[in-house]
Amino acid sequence: STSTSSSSPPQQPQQNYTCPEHLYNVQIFSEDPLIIYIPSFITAEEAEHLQSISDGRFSASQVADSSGQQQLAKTRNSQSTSLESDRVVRCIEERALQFQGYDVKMEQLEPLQAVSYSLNQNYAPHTDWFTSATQTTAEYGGNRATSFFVYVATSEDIVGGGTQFPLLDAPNNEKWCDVVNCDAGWDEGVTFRPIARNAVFWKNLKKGAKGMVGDRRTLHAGLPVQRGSKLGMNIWTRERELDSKFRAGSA
Ligand SMILES: O=C(O)CCC(=O)C(=O)O
Ligand SMILES: [Fe+2]
Repeated sequence: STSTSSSSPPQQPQQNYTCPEHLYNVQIFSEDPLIIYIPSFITAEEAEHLQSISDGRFSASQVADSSGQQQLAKTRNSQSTSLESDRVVRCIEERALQFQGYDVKMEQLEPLQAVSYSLNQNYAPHTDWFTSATQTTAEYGGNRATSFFVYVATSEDIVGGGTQFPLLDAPNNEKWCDVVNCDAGWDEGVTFRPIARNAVFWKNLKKGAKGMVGDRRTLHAGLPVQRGSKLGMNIWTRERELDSKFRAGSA
């Protein structure tokens, strides 16, 4: 601003990287389970940065089996890599925490995970919360409480590659059709379109008789990329603090 008011704070010279100002324009997609749609969750510069730091670092994604062992699985043939918390990534991490209020701590955040899909790659229906106790121990901070899936970048020609929640009800209002594929049948649930820089946030857990339990309705899939390519990113927070070797900043 050009205000000359004497009450405005003196401008500090910029010594370190400053997180870009971020203005949200978010919408609740579903109240129960809680799902929030976030346009422009990351900036164009952040998207480029994520592309460059993940480039060449991908390996075949693994999936935890019922015993909690990480395995290569037929259900997923995308590529993934966890990201170091450099100053740009830190801004995204801080934004993801701030979004959730003031009670979620940096210590609850997993290293951000970039996921890359090329032609015919997909991730079959799964939940981000775990069913095996070995993946939800105290060192892991319990289960995954929340997820953001961020569409970092997509090729211009992309076909497919949406994120499908088969157990959710399709939205009533046609205004959602910009970001949700409304051509899908009613029995196919909800498919979010892969729109670069936008994100979908949801809560994985719900109240059970004995504390928080996984919410089946958060089942989702990364649909096959039928043309072009897609780079996405997972941001996951645990119920409690992760051991320092498993949390963000430790990648
Ligand atoms: O690619 C997508 O649309 C979803 C990916 C996903 O659910 C995951 O990596 O856990
Ligand atoms: Fe997922």
